[in-house]
Amino acid sequence: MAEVAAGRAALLRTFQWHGGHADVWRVFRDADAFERVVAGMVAPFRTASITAVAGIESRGFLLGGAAAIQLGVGFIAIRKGGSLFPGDKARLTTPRDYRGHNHELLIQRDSVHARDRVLLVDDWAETGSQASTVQQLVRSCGAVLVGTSLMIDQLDETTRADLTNVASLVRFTDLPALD
Ligand SMILES: O=P(O)(O)OC[C@H]1O[C@H](OP(=O)(O)OP(=O)(O)O)[C@H](O)[C@@H]1O
Repeated sequence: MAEVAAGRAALLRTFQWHGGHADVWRVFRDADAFERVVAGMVAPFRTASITAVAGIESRGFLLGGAAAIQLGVGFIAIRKGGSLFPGDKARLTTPRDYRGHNHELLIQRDSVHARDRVLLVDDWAETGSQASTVQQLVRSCGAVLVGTSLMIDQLDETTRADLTNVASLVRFTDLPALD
C-alpha cells in the first residue's frame, strides 16, 4: 500500500533517538512527515467503516485527532487519572506498562455510541497494557474495537495476537540502532 510505504519512509526520516530515549516529537514538527505518517496509519482502515478514533493522552491525542480528521470521524479521548474530565465515566487500571506504571484510564461513557466502530491510534506500544485496557473500556461502553493502528510496534508476538487487528507503520526492529 503506497500510503503505508510513504508513511514509513517519513517516520524513519524524522525519528531520532535522544539520550537513549525515542524522540517521536520530531515527527510531528515536520509538516510533510506528520501528514504522511497519519495517512499511512489510517490507510489500512479506510474501508473498515470506522465511526470514531480513540486516542490515549498525550501522544495518542495528537495522532488520534489527526487520524480522525483524515477519516472524517470524531475523536474519543482516553484520559489518564488525575485530569479534569467531566461527566459519567468508565475507568480501568492498566497492568504495568513499559515504565512499570499502572495508569487509571478513563473514557466518557457518552462519547461512545452503541454501534460505534472504533479505531485506536497510538504512537507506540511495547507491553500493550494501555492498548489492551482501552479495548476493554471501549467494549464495556458497547462499541466495536475494529483495530489498533500504531506508529511504532514493539509488541511481542503473543501480545500482538491478543490485540485486535494491529497495523503498524514500523516495527521496533526497523528503527535505527539506539545511539
Ligand atoms: O505498550 P505500553 O507499555 O502500554 O506503552 C505504550 C504507551 O506508552 C506511551 O504513552 P505514555 O504513557 O508514555 O504517555 P505520553 O503519550 O504522554 O508520553 C505510548 O504513547 C502508549 O500510550
